[in-house]
Amino acid sequence: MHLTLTRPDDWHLHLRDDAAMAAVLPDTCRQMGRAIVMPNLRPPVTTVEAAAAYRARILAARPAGSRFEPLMTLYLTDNTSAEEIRRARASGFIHGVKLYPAGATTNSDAGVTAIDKAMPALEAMAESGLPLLVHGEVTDPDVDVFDREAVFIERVFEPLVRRLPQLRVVFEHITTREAAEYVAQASANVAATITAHHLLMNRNALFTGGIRPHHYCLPVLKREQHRQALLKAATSGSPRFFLGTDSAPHAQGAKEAACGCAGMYTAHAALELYAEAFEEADALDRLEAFASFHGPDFYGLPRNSETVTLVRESWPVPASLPYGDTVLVPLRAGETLRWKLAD
Ligand SMILES: NC(=O)N[C@@H](CC(=O)O)C(=O)O
Ligand SMILES: [Zn+2]
Ligand SMILES: [Zn+2]
Repeated sequence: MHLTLTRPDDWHLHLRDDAAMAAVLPDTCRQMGRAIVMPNLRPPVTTVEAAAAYRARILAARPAGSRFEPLMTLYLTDNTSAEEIRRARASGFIHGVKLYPAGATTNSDAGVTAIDKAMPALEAMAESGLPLLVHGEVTDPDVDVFDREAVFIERVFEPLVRRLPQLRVVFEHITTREAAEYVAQASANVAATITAHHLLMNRNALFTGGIRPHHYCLPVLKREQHRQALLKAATSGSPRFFLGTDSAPHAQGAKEAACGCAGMYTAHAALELYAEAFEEADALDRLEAFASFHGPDFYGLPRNSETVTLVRESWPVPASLPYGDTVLVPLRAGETLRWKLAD
């Protein structure tokens, strides 16, 4: 049994930099035509100039013969100017601007402290059509960690969309029924990415037989009812939902620690993991639109013309993968996957 589909793109990806990037980039190049590359480096990618340099490093690190295209993003800060946004739009290689509420996730310290401070940039984005990509969690420590996404919708997302209705917004890596339902009924300027891991796991996976640091990411895994709502959204056929792995590599030691980093590595088997989720929902026929059509349509880019083929063939995921001068532990390490991308 096999499944051929238009080559997908990854609309939310962390590639890191230098040797770490060189280690993980081939996994994405094998699967994806393009990827929206997250700007949360140290220091963050806050200018068109820095994004151009980062893009050049990615292009130089591609395996020989790869035509993978990185779609760059800017990291929004309290000080991002309207002028920088206009330069980004004119660059042709920057496709979005990322809003990290300050302190919400990995390398978000330079993020936005109050939406009002980012208004000049946001207004310029609404005018120019450059999408805003949102890590949608409040950082208020009084809000329960499992509620931070749902509260973000009320406190930040809805007010922003009401204030700037022309702004194109992607609610990244949604994890709750509230977010799925909100996006499904929102205006056509609003879309969402959904990761494979949030389609495959609920929060029990954080504690199976002991604490599982490799299942910790942000937004954190939620209850089963939320996973079911995400599966429903992803397989609904709605153009508002598309593939974004949020593959977020961290060294093994940084995750297996007293204070472990947030992020799961899924780029080694991205499409295989999504296929598993869509198969569970008996919706393999909906995978192509989610993985390969809705993203480029929202971003105003052409769909890919090549195809890829998935075969129903088991293969073992290595216990670890090289990561610069260290290793990382990929999702499903040491286990068997039932779908395999054909070479
Ligand atoms: N998803 C994560 O848990 N981590 C991401 C940051 C992010 O996307 O929030 C990372 O950069 O490691
Ligand atoms: Zn995030
Ligand atoms: Zn991310």
